[in-house]
Amino acid sequence: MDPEVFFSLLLLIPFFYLYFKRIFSKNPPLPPGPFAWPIVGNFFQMGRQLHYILANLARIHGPLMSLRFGKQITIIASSPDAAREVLKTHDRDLSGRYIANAVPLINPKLNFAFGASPECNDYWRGLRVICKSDLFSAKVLESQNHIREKKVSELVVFLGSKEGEVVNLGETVYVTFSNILSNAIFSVDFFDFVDKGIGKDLRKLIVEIVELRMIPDLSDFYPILTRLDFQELMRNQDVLHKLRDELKREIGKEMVKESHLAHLPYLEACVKETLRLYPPGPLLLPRRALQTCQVMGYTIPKDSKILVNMWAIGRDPSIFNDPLRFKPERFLDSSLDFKGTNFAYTPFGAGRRVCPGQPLATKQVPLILASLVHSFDWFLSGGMKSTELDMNDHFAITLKKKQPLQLIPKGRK
Ligand code: HEM
Repeated sequence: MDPEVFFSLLLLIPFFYLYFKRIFSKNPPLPPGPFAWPIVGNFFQMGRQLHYILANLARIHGPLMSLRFGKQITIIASSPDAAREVLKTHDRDLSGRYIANAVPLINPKLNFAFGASPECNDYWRGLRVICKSDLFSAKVLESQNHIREKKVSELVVFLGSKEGEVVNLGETVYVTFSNILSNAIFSVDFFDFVDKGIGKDLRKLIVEIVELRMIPDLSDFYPILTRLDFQELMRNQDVLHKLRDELKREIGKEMVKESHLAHLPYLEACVKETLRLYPPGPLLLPRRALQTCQVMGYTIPKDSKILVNMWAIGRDPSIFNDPLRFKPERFLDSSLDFKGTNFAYTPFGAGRRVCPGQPLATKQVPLILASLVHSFDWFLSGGMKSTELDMNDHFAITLKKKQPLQLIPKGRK
């Protein structure tokens, strides 16, 4: 045989192998997805706005979709049914954490970080028990409400001293969130408002890690919280007024306390609506298939990376009426909560790897938001109008605003 023909046939062998393997395999196929090029796979279809790109692809390929990047298969769930299959029905098989290969190379210790624990092993289980019983149980949180109230009143005093000046709200609130946690665990402030606290270097490290798109450690979740700002409230002045009315009615001129929160349904609805439109983890945290399993009639091979596009689900018009509008009222008569049992709304994830910090987050986020709205009038810097606010996102592990919210506080009488 002519050597050229021989070598051409030799090159075709891998393609025939893959073709026949697929035809004769007893397993159902992979979930559908866009055409993947040899070696690079779907790499060139991706981009910085991953949550957005994946939502568009899911419209074409369906709620359970597969992508390829070299050897790596990535599965994306983009509907409540698909999310339920991943987070509940197949929770055990899909409960690994996907760790990018670069992570242990940059810092091997990161592989042992809590959220990055590759499997639900004894080490991980021990940390979850500490979270559940020693850090975030209802009893412990109740016993620490004075810490949260004190830290929030320090925030209010600091902002009062900045009256008339431009403040980066995310950065400032970050200090309060961090100190609430550091005081609960170590009885000490990690940060101060002028960036000279003992945690100054830790803060830089956290930002670097998040920017590198690594799996975050427990403390890396602080930045998530700072993005829960009230940008939408500034754009929707009618919502802001309704919230103020509720606070005035229930609290009068007092400082907001945690005991008030149960009587502030509109505040709770505002927090829920913010997390629907801007879930800080738009694709939750990447999971990994611990073994091959079959989901919705498709095969998910072992070691696939699994993403749940909570951002897309929160903006699906078949689930939420007028989904792009910031309308807290939709949560007033709704049974949707943060428990992770309704897969149309699970900003804290669900199943074994559900966010352990949720009980703390759902106390401190409304407390801070209410205090900021109740204690100050807020003005945009440079005479900007609220309709001119840049609402674009920047996606690392967490969803951030591309332009941080810069506001000028003025104390309310
Ligand atoms: C608004 C605030 C927060 C949001 C929206 C949020 C969201 C999430 C999400 C979506 C996950 C992944 C869940 C999954 O894979 O199903 C997660 C995991 C996690 N969160 Fe949060 N989180 C918040 C606050 C916190 C806080 C305050 C802490 C701790 C102080 C925390 C600690 C963690 C940890 C350690 C994990 C990894 C759990 C594991 O892999 O077992 N989070 N969070």
